[in-house]
Amino acid sequence: MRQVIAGNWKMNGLTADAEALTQALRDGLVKAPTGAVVVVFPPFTQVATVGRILAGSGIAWGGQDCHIAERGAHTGDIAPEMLRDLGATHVILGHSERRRDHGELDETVREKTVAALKAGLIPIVCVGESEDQRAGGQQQDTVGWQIKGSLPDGFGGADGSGGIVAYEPVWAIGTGRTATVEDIAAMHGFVRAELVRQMGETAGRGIRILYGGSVNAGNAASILAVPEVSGALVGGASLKPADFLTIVSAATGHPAA
Ligand SMILES: O=C(CO)COP(=O)(O)O
Repeated sequence: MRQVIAGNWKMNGLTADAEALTQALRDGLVKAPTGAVVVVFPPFTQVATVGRILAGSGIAWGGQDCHIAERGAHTGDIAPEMLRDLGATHVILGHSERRRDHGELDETVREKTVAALKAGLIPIVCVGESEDQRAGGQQQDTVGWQIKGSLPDGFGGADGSGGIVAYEPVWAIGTGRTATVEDIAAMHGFVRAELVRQMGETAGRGIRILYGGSVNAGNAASILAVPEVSGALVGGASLKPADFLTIVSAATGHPAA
């Protein structure tokens, strides 16, 4: 299974920034082709621009969220079909920043996931415990409930390739405090077991599990080598082309377990 390296730009990037970053990624991957699947997630305002630059490059793009409905009276929201219309193939759902800033609950995330799948997008559904939950030893319970609540039946399709889960411990996001490889191995093993339990053997084993939380050019190789890590969801470092390309190159030739 090819690892997925996903760049979540979050709320960053005016047109000139997005163009420069995208062009640098495109040029970089022409010079150093990768075996990994590379996907970038610009803010909505830049999806069309990024898509135009990346068309035909082999690099995919997506949105950072979508609405449950296909269209209608939902001021300020974006339908999954609108992302598809711009050539997007993926969408991030249930990121902890959306759970925090917009009060998104597991049930909402599940409904969004259903809508994204219906529109033909591959959802990357984010789960992860807070600092307090980890301090209380609640990381597995928390993530287990999030998986149960956020993933619809049939998530991933028959072979699991249609859906992705990202394990992002909240305390590791944007803090520079990466989880240890032991913690990552334990949590990814737990997520894998939960996916197999819920989705069955074939789909449960085929669903990719990305790690996210302060992944950078220096730690990517050791994180991507952890069993059951099928790629990375990268925030801050995805805004720096050289760093992101280094992370992509760390995934090359390392088929996930
Ligand atoms: O939230 C993240 C990706 O979705 C991770 O962000 P950082 O890589 O900036 O910690």
